[in-house]
Amino acid sequence: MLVNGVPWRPVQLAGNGWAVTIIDQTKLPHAFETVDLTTVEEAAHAIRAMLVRGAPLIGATAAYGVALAMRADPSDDNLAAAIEMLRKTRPTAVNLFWALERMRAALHNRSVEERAGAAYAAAADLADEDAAMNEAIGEHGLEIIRGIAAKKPGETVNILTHCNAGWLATVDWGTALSPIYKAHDDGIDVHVWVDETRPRNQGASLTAWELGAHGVPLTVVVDNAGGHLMQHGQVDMVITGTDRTTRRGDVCNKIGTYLKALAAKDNGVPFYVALPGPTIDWQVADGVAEIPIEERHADEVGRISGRTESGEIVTIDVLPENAKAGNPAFDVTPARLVTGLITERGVAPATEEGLLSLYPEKNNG
Ligand SMILES: CSC[C@H]1O[C@H](OP(=O)(O)O)[C@H](O)[C@@H]1O
Repeated sequence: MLVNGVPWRPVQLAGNGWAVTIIDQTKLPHAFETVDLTTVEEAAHAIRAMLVRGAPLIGATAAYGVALAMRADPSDDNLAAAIEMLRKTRPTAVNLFWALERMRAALHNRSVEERAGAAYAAAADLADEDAAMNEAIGEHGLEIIRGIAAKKPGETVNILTHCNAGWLATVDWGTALSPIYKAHDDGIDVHVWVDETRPRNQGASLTAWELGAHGVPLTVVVDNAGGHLMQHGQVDMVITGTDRTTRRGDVCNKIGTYLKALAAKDNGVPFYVALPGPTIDWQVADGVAEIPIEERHADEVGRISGRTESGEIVTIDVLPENAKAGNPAFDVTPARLVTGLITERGVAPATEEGLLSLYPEKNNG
């Protein structure tokens, strides 16, 4: 996407041709800063500390992390060590594990002399494929938004989204936001309710920033406002991303997504989830029982960062001394609450049959 007229990806090859430039998302919205990663350890830290986040972007950054490792030491032992280090960064987004397996498969039979070049090429291919898949998601999701707009001619299509599943969560376009960008660019009058998404405020800090930069009308709301808005007919559809979707259509996404899906069901609001194929975990059926939910540090709940009137970035405590805080980072929305899954291959019901109709190669009988 463009940032002040300059094309950017949240992860890209640096100008020197081997380091990896990332946008430091912990600094947004108050500062646009980039970091050049030069080692696999730095790539692992960037994922763990959420300088980069979002399932597809985590996978793409890990892929480049393997390339950095191969540039330093292309041995079998270092390939295995790099993959293991990156696997341990975050447990929920399946794209991380898919990307690392893809890099292993691309490299394990290559000679040590070829490995670094092959790793950078494989990481670049994976990144370009992600961007293309997300643009295709946008085209398929656009048709849904177009259908809603047709039922309310001359009126605004109000869409609620949770967390950040925009271009900042992927290599480009985003997943949940890709149809919104396509609809806005197509001249459809869309407005987005942006859940702030406590505790890390990916909605308030990232979604609001990227939609605003693209000129998409938006209103940031607290996480608990969504049900009220739906009750009062102010939401025409909900669209979110996902970090791992099971073969039967259960959706693991940022904490709070499940509650939005319950409110949507109760109010007859369509609830769509946008995802590229690598976000589907075909080995898992029951998301609630089987998907590991990341528990992040309690300080993310107990502290909040912001900019003072003088422009200083500060972090303050928001809990009583010694108050205990819990911080599960994701929840699972059962398929029964999902209206449809918007993928790069089309839109499917949230069922195993629906997903296999789009990905027949995954049908192992
Ligand atoms: C397109 S995946 C976006 C997905 O990732 C976010 O999690 P996090 O910011 O912790 O990496 C959130 O679940 C988004 O929906």
